[in-house]
Amino acid sequence: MAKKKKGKLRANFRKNHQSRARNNDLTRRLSGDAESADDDVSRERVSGKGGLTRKKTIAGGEIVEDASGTIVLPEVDRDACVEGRVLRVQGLVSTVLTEEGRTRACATRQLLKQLSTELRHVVAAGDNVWVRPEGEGEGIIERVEPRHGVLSRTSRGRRHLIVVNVDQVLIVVSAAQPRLKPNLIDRYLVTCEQARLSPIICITKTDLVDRADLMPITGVYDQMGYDVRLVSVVDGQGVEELRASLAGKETVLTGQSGVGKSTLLNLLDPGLALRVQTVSAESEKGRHTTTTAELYPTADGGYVVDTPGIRQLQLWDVIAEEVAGLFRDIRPFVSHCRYGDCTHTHEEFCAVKDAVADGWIDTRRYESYVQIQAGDEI
Ligand SMILES: Nc1nc2c(ncn2[C@@H]2O[C@H](COP(=O)(O)OP(=O)(O)OP(=O)(O)O)[C@@H](O)[C@H]2O)c(=O)[nH]1
Ligand SMILES: [Zn+2]
Repeated sequence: MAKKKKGKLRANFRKNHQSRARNNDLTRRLSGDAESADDDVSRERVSGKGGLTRKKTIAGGEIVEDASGTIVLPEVDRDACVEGRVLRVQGLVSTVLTEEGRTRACATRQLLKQLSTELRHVVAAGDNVWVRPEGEGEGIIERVEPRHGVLSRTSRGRRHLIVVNVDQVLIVVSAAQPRLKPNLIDRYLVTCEQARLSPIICITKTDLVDRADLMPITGVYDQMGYDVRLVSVVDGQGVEELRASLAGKETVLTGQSGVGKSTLLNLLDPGLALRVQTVSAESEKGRHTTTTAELYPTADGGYVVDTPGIRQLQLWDVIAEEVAGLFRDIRPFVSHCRYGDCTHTHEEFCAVKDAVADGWIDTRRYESYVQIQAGDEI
């Protein structure tokens, strides 16, 4: 890779990091670390699903810090509202599946919107919300509940939520057509580790290869405690087990074009109206169809999240120094390096490199690490 390009990627890594620090400052300010006389009515700590949140009551509601930052929970008239789940957000309209068993096209309450300029994305795909119904198929989102399992990216200094309240990520790669790229699995895993989402590594199209050939690769992930599945829609391998793993869970789908995501979803749940595309034979690359994150309710009570515009998760907010800690197999050795700022590449007395030489860390995984921390593309 050219030096110049690498320098630019590193600069991006830094920029993201700095903007994250700024966002934290904003969070602190808004959640009450900076005192403000008129709204300091009461403060308490509450335990939410995503961990500790700080709560502070203001006129008409409370400010809560959840996994995605700071949000406002205004008081709502519960009798006049229905609960629901945001399936997708398109511009100012959120499509909400409500407890009535129907979808409503919803606008967002003015108070939430005013705050959105500073706090960003007041409503995101996956949000649990309170809706005041309007007419047959419309409504106003009055309140957004605290979030856990947040997938986000920072761009131009602002954090954008891709989807929230996620349980797991289904990393879909194919055994062939397109060829298996373990380094890509490693990248997705880094994203999952950083977002603290549990991954399922799903290798599709196993009917196209000799399955024994996959064992050296799957064995490495198995050993690290990752959940690895071999799947084929042609002979049905692994399909039932995968269906069971997705039941009742909210699962984000990620994978290159053409690896078989849509085909798999249609088989898992024929109700999922996802379009199956044919891979162009020459390029082994398909095309993207839509652009927004969308939740698809499945027959067994779960949701599959497809993000067609960004069907591949990326290392949006990962900085170089953070990468080693996000590799499960490298992490345990890091603290034994001689130099505190060891990058585990060119330094002497590096415990990570020793562990590679001694066979404790898989060489291919180490090479993946080197590429990722250098900001190289695959
Ligand atoms: N042999 C074999 N072919 C498969 C399997 N799963 C999917 N395919 C084929 O792979 C091609 C691509 O599948 P898709 O489901 O469109 O892939 P995708 O990941 O949704 O692609 P994008 O929509 O571009 O992101 C189709 O021609 C499928 O028939 C499998 O298990 N075995
Ligand atoms: Zn080192």
